[in-house]
Amino acid sequence: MPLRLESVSHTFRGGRQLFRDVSWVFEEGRIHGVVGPSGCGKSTLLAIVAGMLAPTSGRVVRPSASTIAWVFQNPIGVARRSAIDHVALPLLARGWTRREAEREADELLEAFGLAGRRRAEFGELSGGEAQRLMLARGIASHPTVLLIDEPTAQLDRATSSEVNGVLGRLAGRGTAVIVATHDETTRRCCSRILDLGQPQ
Ligand SMILES: Nc1ncnc2c1ncn2[C@@H]1O[C@H](COP(=O)(O)OP(=O)(O)OP(=O)(O)O)[C@@H](O)[C@H]1O
Repeated sequence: MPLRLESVSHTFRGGRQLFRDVSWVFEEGRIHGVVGPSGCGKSTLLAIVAGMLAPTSGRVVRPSASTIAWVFQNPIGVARRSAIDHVALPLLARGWTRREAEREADELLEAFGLAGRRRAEFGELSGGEAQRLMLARGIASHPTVLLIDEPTAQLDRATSSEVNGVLGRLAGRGTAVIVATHDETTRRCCSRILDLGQPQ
């Protein structure tokens, strides 16, 4: 059973209503774009999906034992650890052996165009490489839901297109991927669009 929103509305204390009666099923294996003008509540909706914020009304129905991973606007890693370590670590934490974790991590590095950067330290990666590494790491632990907040917001056009070029590789892996974005190219990578700027 996928995670779903039932008539979710949110208003911060003293603020205007951000969105009203949003109902949505985040099917697994698909990429869901959350779009709308700046300030419409995209990041707020991600926080509600993650369970970090309770909506003012409505409810979030989560599959039992669901796990959530989050990729932030700014890639965050350990400067002196290698790219492969960043992807293998969530798998080691789940009890995989190093050999299994590195095999899976190598496949993901390949899928995200980073095979040649396997041994590079995080601090040596370009902005686009670092963000692609975050996507590979986000999906590595096979979360129920992967939240991605504005993955290209901090990147220039060329680097954004590197990231947009691999976003589609997150689909079909059994995870519901949810991307908040105002980047038109990112939007086109999504299979379903939840537009918070439109009445629900
Ligand atoms: N914790 C909070 N308390 C009060 N107001 C908040 C809080 N978090 C966000 N807001 C306000 O809610 C509105 C929506 O913020 P949010 O970051 O969800 O929008 P967004 O659509 O993601 O914006 P952007 O596209 O610019 O990132 C903004 O006006 C913001 O200032």
